[in-house]
Amino acid sequence: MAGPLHTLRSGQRWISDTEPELGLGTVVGVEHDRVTVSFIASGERRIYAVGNAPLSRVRFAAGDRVESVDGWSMQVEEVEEQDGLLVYLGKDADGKPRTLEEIELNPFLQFNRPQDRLLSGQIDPGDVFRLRIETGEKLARLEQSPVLGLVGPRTALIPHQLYIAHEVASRHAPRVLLADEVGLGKTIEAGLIIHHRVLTGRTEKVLILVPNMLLHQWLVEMLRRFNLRFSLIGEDAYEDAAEEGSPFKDVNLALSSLDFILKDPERRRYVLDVAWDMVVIDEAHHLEWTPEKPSPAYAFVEMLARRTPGLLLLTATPEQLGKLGHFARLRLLDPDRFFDFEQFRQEEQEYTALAGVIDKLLDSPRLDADTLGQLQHFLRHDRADALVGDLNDPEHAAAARNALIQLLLDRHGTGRVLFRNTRNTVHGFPSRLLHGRPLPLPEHYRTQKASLEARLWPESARPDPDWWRHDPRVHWLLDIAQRLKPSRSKLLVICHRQQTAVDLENALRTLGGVRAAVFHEGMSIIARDRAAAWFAEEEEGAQVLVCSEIGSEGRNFQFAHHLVLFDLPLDPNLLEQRIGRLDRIGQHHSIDIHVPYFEDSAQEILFRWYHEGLDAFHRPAAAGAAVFARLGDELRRVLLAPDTHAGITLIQDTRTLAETIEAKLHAGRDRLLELNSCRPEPANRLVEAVAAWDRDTALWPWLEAVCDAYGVVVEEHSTDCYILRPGEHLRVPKFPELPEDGVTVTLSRDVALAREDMVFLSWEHPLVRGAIDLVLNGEHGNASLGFVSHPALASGQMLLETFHRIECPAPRRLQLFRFLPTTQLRTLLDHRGQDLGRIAMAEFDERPQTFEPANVRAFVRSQKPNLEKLLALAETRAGTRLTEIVADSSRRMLDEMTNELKRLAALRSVNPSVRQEELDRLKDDAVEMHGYLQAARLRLDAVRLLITV
Ligand SMILES: Nc1ncnc2c1ncn2[C@@H]1O[C@H](COP(=O)(O)OP(=O)(O)OP(=O)(O)O)[C@@H](O)[C@H]1O
Repeated sequence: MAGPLHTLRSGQRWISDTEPELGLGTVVGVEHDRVTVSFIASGERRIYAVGNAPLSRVRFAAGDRVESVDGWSMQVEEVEEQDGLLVYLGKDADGKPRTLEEIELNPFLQFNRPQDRLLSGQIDPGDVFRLRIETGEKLARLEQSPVLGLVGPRTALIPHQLYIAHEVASRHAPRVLLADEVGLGKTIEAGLIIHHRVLTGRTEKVLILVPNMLLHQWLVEMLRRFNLRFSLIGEDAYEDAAEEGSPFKDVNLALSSLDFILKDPERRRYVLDVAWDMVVIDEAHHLEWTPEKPSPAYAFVEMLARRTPGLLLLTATPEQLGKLGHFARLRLLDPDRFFDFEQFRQEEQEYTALAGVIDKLLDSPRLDADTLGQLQHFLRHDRADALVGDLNDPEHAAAARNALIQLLLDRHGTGRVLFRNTRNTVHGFPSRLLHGRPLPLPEHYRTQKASLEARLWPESARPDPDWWRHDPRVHWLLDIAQRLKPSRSKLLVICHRQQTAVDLENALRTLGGVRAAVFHEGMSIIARDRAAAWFAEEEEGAQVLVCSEIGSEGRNFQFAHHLVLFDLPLDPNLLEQRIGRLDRIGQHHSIDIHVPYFEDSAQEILFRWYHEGLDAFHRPAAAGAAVFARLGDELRRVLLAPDTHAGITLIQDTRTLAETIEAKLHAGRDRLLELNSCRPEPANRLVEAVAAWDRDTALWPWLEAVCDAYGVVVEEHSTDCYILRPGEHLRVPKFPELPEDGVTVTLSRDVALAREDMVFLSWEHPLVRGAIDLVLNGEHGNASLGFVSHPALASGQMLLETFHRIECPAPRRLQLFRFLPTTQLRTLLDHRGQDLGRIAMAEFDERPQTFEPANVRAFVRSQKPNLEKLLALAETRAGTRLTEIVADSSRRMLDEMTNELKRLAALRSVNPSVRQEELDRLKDDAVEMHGYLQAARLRLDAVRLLITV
């Protein structure tokens, strides 16, 4: 590009070697050995002495693409010179011949390509160059990791969660019911899945719908654990955006509540108008359905489910509204597979036999005749004879066994769509200690004709607003609170009614000066979150939080381990929901459950029914919902007319029924769920793979080097913890995700879990990802000069080292990087063009030397023709490798897609739940990916001139 300064003319285009960021300059005057250059892009003007102006002439060559000031571009074919000014001849994008005078070149052209920078002598330090290369290598490694998307979240590595996240997130369209028992981490699983999908570009627009009182908890959980910034769309956001139309349309990650949306037909329409990639519905057991009369909430979710590829439904108590309710949710997920309730019930009858066959397939190398008969019976409509035949073929038996298990689970169980882990399979939960406290029934609560409500929640039936002054349970509660005060133990109190909660808080304060907060569905979201936060505060916080029944659903209170059930709910699912507030992952103590009840009353019977009949205080009662469905009416009858004998009989019947149902569930449904919901070996492999990334010590030195190169100041904080701050000489206007006043980070997962005020840095954190982009996409470090020695090379030689990157732009949803990851192609040539690629970068002994920029420029100019030849040769060499790599990527892509297609086609022939659309989509994806791969191109990413010493 450089040219002789004595031919300077107005209208010529030059760039400044010392200030290339000024852009393309235009000579606007040459007078008295002075040249004036105007840089239109930056609005600057410079006057130089002609003799030593640090300028390089911009001269494009055949093959270059140039852009006109009017925005059209052309490929140069010829360059002519007229009166000292260049004229480019070539063709535009439509193949039309064009002529462009250099004065018409776009002034905003950037000269940041490595070859331009090298040839104009813009040299970066060697360490910045090496950082760039290392960053490319790191990115390539990350992109190929099987746990990509699961490394960054601030979560403990819990096998069943990683298993589910990995299994679900890698599906084409994840549609599942996450139904782990209360507190086992469904929110975390949903977060992991969303994080994985968003990071890998497979999902962009996500809508989470949760009950009002969980909005804030979800918002915070998504941000602090997953760095996912959801927009809360409630009344406020709605009012702000209402004037401009839908508040949902411009946000990618939206969090709202179903109640809020259902209130207004316009809101429903706004939500349905958006093409969400994934919808998540928490506490999905509230969606009521019967074939004749779906609830408005169900009907709305059904419409949403039909038009959205991804759907996650979360509930800890899938059968809370009975079997029909459970079926209704499966039907939302996969209406083709679950279309007939009666058929579903019949299938359930066969779960025990099904689980037996699967266990045999898992355990024994050969099936006995009986089992084989049962297997064939199950598969009678499934056209799976070939697979069954393969069981006798040693070479194919293992694969056939796996395929058959998958088929049985999917086709005859709820395999593909339902995940449920229980405390039986996920170990390590603390024990629960029950402290039942019988109290004499006060006279004023004693009535013959009381309703069920009045018997279970007697304060509700009395007009006395000061009932708490005369209720022995309140004095007992005060006593517990006083006893726990010295040990600073927190106490969560749950009662059935909102008004009871309000009155209890008042009573605790008035009668005992206890620092208590209240939390119920009638409070605003802000007031509720404030109450929960005050309760969570360690030093100055409330000692007691009083919650109403549904006020506490889904909340995290595991920092407390004393629970008072001031009364009992009339549904085992609700009881489990209550205990689940404390019995959650993260609970480190055994849980003390305190239950007061009035002697010889309905309360005592209910207490004993739960305790002796279902054993529901000590562990989640697996059969609770089913027993309640069968004996609920009888229970109500006995409670209405409390009688010890009838009570004892009911409790015995309950125990017998619960034991029978549990044994059956254990052998049938639960076994199937267990088989499907977490396979220990792959789950442990995932844990190990993420742990290996955690142990990878390369992140910090790399990030420190980036900080150093870009002017971010680093201070040590403590082991594995640092403070990062924008320095005074920050090289970029804003370093990604780095706040003005800095941030404290940790590289340790354990520290991050304990210290939420610190950012957990991993290769997947937005700050690190932003830093990777910064290094790879900016020009910094893309041209360098180094002095090196190597035993095989004589001194005084010039070598050229190039790194080409393969560019293959394609829609992110295709995840093309699975087959063509970020790839750097290194070429090392000596000055005659001999290939020295066998010498690795690390083999050079680097000899840092300082040099004068002017000397470097002069040297590069003198070598320009040879360097251009070497650059062209390097590109040809890299091009040969590109052809091989693309062919290999295409082959791998086609192999994988064909296998997946075959698997789905085989499944579809026996399983209507696999939709044709899913197969068609796969085929289209394969064709599309092939097209993109064929269009892959090389781009020179970095170049280094080496001088041997
Ligand atoms: N992997 C994990 N690392 C750290 N904390 C976790 C992890 N999994 C779960 N937790 C914590 O355990 C608690 C329960 O998890 P979560 O809220 O996801 O459970 P859930 O199954 O959705 O509960 P519920 O049934 O009450 O809705 C939460 O406080 C959550 O932050």
